[in-house]
Amino acid sequence: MTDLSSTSVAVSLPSSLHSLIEVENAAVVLGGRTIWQNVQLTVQQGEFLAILGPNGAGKSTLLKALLGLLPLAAGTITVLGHPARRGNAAIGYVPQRRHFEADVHVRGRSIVRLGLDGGQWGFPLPFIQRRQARMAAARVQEAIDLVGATAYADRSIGELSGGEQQRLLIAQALITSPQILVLDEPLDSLDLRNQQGVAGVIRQVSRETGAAVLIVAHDINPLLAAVDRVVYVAHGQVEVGTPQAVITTETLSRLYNTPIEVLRARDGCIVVVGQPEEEISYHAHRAR
Ligand SMILES: Nc1ncnc2c1ncn2[C@@H]1O[C@H](COP(=O)(O)OP(=O)(O)OP(=O)(O)O)[C@@H](O)[C@H]1O
Repeated sequence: MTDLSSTSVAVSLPSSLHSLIEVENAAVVLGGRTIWQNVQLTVQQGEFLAILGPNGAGKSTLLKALLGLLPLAAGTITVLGHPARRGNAAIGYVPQRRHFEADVHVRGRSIVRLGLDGGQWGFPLPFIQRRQARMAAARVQEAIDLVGATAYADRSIGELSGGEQQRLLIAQALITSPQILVLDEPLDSLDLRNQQGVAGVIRQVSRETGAAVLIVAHDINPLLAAVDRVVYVAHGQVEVGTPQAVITTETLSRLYNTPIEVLRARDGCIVVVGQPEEEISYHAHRAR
């Protein structure tokens, strides 16, 4: 059951940063195939990490391993000092490709509230139920405020735009005050303005709550203003570092095992040429 003793969604920041996630020499094998191996990754409080790479490289697999949904073939993953485990309330998760059709007539606010153990909270005594309900409502409102969704939270989720739905799903993931926020392609199918808007909301939430963010994306473009490090997954290898260190001709050519050229424009934009998946992709890079 969710602890509602505090109505605050925010996570207090300690005086010094500490590791929330430690991945040591991890490997995952699915269907007899090694998806990735030798993964080393440490995630600090408040960090914003983008997980990049071509289709099928193993980005979602990495998130699932962090969530304890997949066994490791080798190595360890430690989350907040304990082995990664299923159902960890310290992790808020926005899964891939969740979209509500127009005929879904559930208020946005109700969708957010489902984050409180799927609405399973409550006690048998009426006066405690009322108190719990008030606290839950306050928690829901705080999460809605955090993502800037107050104006449309009482409308049917099915009639909201993709960006509005995405903000409410992020609010749902924030409801348990997670110390880690994990999002699988939350910018997928949004237009550029909404991609930047949702990315900005996630960055803002991370700053306000101290939550670490791991976000899977195909396009680094709308994220580079916010991102601290990238986790690049390709051909069974995982490279971790700042965008300036990882999105380079040398590193991407090595990861893809084919010549890749990374060009940097005077305005800070990065252009990547020659990725097998797509011939040219643009990575806008803004100095941070
Ligand atoms: N249960 C499974 N059994 C066998 N192979 C699997 C299983 N689940 C996933 N895979 C394979 O593992 C690989 C990595 O999948 P994953 O979903 O992590 O890729 P991804 O990088 O997130 O891709 P995308 O960008 O297309 O979402 C894919 O080749 C996929 O087919």
